[in-house]
Amino acid sequence: MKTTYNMGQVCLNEGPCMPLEPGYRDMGALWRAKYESDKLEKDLEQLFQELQPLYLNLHAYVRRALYRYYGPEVIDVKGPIPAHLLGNMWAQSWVKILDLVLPFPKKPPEDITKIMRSQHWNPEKMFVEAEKFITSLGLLSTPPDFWENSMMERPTDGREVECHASAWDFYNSKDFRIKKCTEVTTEDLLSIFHQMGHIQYFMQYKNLPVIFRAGPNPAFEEAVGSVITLSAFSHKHLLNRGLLSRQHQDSEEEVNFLMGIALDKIAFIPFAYLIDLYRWKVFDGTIQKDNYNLEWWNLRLKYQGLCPPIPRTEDDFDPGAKFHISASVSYTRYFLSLVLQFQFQEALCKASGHVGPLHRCDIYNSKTAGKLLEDVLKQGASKPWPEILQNITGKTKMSAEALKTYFKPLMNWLVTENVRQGEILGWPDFSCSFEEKE
Ligand SMILES: O=C(CCC(O)(O)[C@H](Cc1ccccc1)NC(=O)c1ccccc1)N[C@@H](Cc1ccccc1)C(=O)O
Ligand SMILES: [Zn+2]
Repeated sequence: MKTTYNMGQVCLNEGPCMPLEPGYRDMGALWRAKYESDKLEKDLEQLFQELQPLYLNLHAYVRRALYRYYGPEVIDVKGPIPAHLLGNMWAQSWVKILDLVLPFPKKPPEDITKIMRSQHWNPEKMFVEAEKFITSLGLLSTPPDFWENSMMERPTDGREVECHASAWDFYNSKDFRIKKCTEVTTEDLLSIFHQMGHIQYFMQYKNLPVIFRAGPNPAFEEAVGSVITLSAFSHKHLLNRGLLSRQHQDSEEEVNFLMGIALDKIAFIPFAYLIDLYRWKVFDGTIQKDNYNLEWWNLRLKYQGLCPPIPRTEDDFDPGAKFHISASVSYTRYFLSLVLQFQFQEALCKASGHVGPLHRCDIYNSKTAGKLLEDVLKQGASKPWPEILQNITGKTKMSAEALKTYFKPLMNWLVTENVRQGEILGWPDFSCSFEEKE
């Protein structure tokens, strides 16, 4: 009966027969449909190719630094990097090894986590700080219920909770919540800004028909909080908020600063790209069950230039160790958010009257920038995303130009440094053979 139901079709005198339930070919097709583009995969590939030079130069530079620290028996300067040396469970952000790869080690950046702790910050203060930034733009503040109903710390009553941070809209135009097991760290302050971006979107579109209470595509939802962190973590803003004490940055300190941001944002590019490349192939059957783990590490090698820490077999299922894969949350949204957040930042900085390098921009207190952002958020999913993108940036196309502009000073330094070291970009020694290195 189910098969009969699922295969049911209506055939008229002309035109193709129509299925009763206009089913998508597979889950990948359903996920991609949210971007309303018949050339999404081509556009993603093109953006990835455009960003490759940034990643390859960062990868080569970090590999050299790890070689200096761990030696030739661990690191092959023409090969992939062992994933467990990059300071993150998924090697998706390398910011934890900034001290190891700092371009100018004599000018280490101040440790914001240490400063937060010395100033006795607690999770609530971190949420208040994010709220202050957002309301300084003339955007909405959260209702009392938000502070009542959110879970801002891991419960101490023994309840086992899902600690991966998330923001929730209860679609009653007044109940909005964040669930996060907050620790007093820089990483968690960044994450709180990201979550508060989701909450601001919920509040801005709360009077729209429910069907429109979303971003025009999932990447817009992810970009809002992230664009705010670009200003909130600028040297200018951290100084203004008393989280840094050194007045200015000389050009070497500026390269160190940009390296810190690059270890988060540029390292993330191939990771964010490959997650759904992998899953689309699983959904459409290109990747079969008995190769799930092998194909995962093939993509991790091909796109991120990483090796697993130890040999892997099909008894392991490493993709499942990433929240979004076990929770079936699509990931293309984060790859596109990476491009969008810099396009948004460029537009908001221009609106705020910022002059000078993009990485020095802080839109804090700019009501003009806030208005530009508000006009986007208020529209929710009520218009096709190219139209909404045009409202804020003047263009209807996603472009990696703004991201490249932001990192230009670092790229100049990296290319010079890699040429000086005679680095090979990429990993022509592509084997992850473990015996050789022992
Ligand atoms: O997963 C997140 C943050 C969580 C979230 O805010 O994106 C969350 C993910 C989630 C959790 C449970 C169910 C569905 C999605 N998304 C939201 O809370 C959310 C999503 C859509 C609308 C409103 C809120 N970030 C990604 C990527 C990322 C983003 C930013 C910085 C670093 C890394 C990661 O950690 O790998
Ligand atoms: Zn998010």
